[in-house]
Formats: sequence, structure tokens, C-alpha cells
Amino acid sequence: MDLPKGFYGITLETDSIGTCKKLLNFGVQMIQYRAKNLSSKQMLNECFQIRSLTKQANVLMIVNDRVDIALIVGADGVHVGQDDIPPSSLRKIVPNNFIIGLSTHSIEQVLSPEVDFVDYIGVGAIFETSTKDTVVIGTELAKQMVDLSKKPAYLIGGIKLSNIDSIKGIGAYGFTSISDVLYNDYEHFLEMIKKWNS
Ligand SMILES: Cc1ncc(COP(=O)(O)OP(=O)(O)O)c(N)n1
Ligand SMILES: Cc1ncsc1CCOP(=O)(O)O
Ligand SMILES: [Mg+2]
Repeated sequence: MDLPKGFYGITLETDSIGTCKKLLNFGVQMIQYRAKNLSSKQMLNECFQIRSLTKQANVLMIVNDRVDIALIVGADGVHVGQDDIPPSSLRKIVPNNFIIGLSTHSIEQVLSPEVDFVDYIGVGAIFETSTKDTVVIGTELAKQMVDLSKKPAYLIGGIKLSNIDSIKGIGAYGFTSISDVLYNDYEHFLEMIKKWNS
């Protein structure tokens, strides 16, 4: 399956199953399981449930950080950060066609040879966010990164209905938004998608 253009969903750690179901009801085509504070056993249990839900819906499932869990549950891919196992090493243990995503925060990271081993990059954080303590790069640097990227880029970080107009000009392949999508209703999500596509 091709990587979906536009929205890429990410679950909320406090209710991974509920937020996965919400994203599925919204019609999201790719969902990342993201939990930073659970035990491996809890994560595995949740990932088995999310694999079953996403499989039924024919939706791509990506696991954040944990390639071991992704492989055990039969997820479609893994998303890693700059301090995780590098994509070139991951490729040695994952099946063919396994999706690998990599977070990037600078031009140097976008031009790194590691990007040759990934299917997409994450670019951010674009704006301030309370979801993660992270560097904020702003829209100008994000545009330069997207322009230089050989791979599809998803924008992330502080993206909301109220600021989505200001990121459209970046020309990214897609975007993700955790809190603004998951703390609001379907109408809000539809408005966001409408603005992104306009
Ligand atoms: C699509 C996407 N882009 C970036 C990230 C952030 O990943 P990372 O830098 O590893 O931070 P954590 O999500 O692990 O806190 C992402 N998860 N997804
Ligand atoms: C995981 C992550 N990586 C960079 S910013 C971020 C959090 C994005 O969450 P929100 O959409 O709620 O700002
Ligand atoms: Mg990570």
C-alpha cells in the first residue's frame, strides 16, 4: 500500500485503543502507535489489539521507536528518532517492504545518508507543543527541509486547525496532529483536511 498523502494519525498514550478507534472512524489510512511510558508488556498487548483493528480496516500500522514490537505484532512499519537504531541497521532485520520513518529536525539530518534507507521523514516540531518536549524549527526551516528531501515528508508538532493554513505553503506530502485531532470531534478534523486540501 502506498503511503497516504495528507493526514497521518498518531495515538494518544493515555488511551491508545480508544484513540486508534477514533482515528479509524475518521477514515485515517495510516496510524502510528506511540507510547513513551508503558512497560514493554503493556505496549505489546496494546499493539496486538491495534494490529487487529487496523488490519480489519486495511489501514497501515506503524510502531513508534520499537522495531521489536512492530515485528512481533506484524505491523507495517516503525518510526524512529535520531537517537534510535539507525534506519541502515534496521533494514538488516526487517522484511522487504517494511516501512521505516525517521524524524528530522535540521537540513543536515535531511541530507544524511540514513535517509536513503527510509520511506518517509517526519519534519518538526513545526510549532510549540505540549505533547512533547522538543526543538521547534518553524515554517521556514521546515520548507527548506521539505524542498531538499528525497523522501515524502510529514510535518509534525503543534499543528492545529487554527494554523494549518500557514503550513500548506511548505509543500509537504502530509502532516500529523495529535492533540488537536484527538481532543476534538469529526467536524473539526474534516475542517482541517478541507483546509489542507484547499
Ligand atoms: C511522523 C512522525 N514524525 C516525528 C515523530 C517524532 O519521533 P521522535 O523524534 O522519535 O519522538 P517520539 O515520538 O519518539 O517522542 C513521530 N513520532 N512521528
Ligand atoms: C511526537 C512529536 N514529535 C515532534 S512534535 C511531537 C508531538 C506532536 O503532537 P501535537 O500534534 O499534539 O503537537
Ligand atoms: Mg521516537
